[in-house]
Amino acid sequence: MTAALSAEGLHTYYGKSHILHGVSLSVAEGKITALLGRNGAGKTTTLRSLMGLTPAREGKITIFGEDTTRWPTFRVAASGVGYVPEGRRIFANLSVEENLKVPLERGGPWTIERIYKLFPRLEERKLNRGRQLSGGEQEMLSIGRALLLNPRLLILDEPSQGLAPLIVREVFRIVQQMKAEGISVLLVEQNARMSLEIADDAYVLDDGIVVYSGPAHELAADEARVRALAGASAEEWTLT
Ligand SMILES: Nc1ncnc2c1ncn2[C@@H]1O[C@H](COP(=O)(O)OP(=O)(O)OP(=O)(O)O)[C@@H](O)[C@H]1O
Repeated sequence: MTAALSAEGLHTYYGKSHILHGVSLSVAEGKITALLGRNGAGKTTTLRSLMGLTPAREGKITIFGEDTTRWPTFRVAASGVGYVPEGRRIFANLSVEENLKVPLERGGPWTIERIYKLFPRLEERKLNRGRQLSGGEQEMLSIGRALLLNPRLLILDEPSQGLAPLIVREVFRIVQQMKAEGISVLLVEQNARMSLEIADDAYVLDDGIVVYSGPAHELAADEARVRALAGASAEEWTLT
């Protein structure tokens, strides 16, 4: 099967702190890949390395067959990678509609009208400023903005963080819809149970090392293993 993305042996540092110790992973085209792990395991750092925000010092990154290892972030994004960072990073002082006008359109099926169809709530709030939105609305805006790049690969960093359970379901439904649209997805999550339900493949990181890679359903069937590998709490399988 073709890989949308593959990373081999990434070593990433913040100054002298060695955070990723040879991380390898692959996102199959048209599939959802979950990247799990407890707080501080290195998930965000992995995504930042893939996007060229914190470039890896060693290793190789291939996205849709191109070696992007040394590419600056804008070039990675322009090649069709939509990145929704942790904490959403929308423009607080711009309206919803202005936020959606920020990305450079790459051309393709996603337009602002289509984003409003997908998230009717955003259309209702289109004149409101970013800071007036709820967490769920901000997440939708952040996903909508990434979709306007017409990505072939969507990278989401903890989209469910801080959201009410009902809204979390909605966000996961949207992620599944992205897959149905043919978009490959790399999903970093604290919510192990729900992400394993919708993912095809899964990785677990611990201390900058991949400690599980395999089918998501295999891991989902073994709650004790998820807890052992990723520190998920018994109740919600929320990683701690
Ligand atoms: N800017 C930074 N400078 C120095 N160390 C950092 C920086 N950002 C993260 N770290 C450290 O790198 C390690 C990995 O952090 P990272 O954010 O990648 O983990 P994570 O798995 O995404 O966790 P979380 O769920 O908390 O976001 C942690 O030990 C963290 O303290």
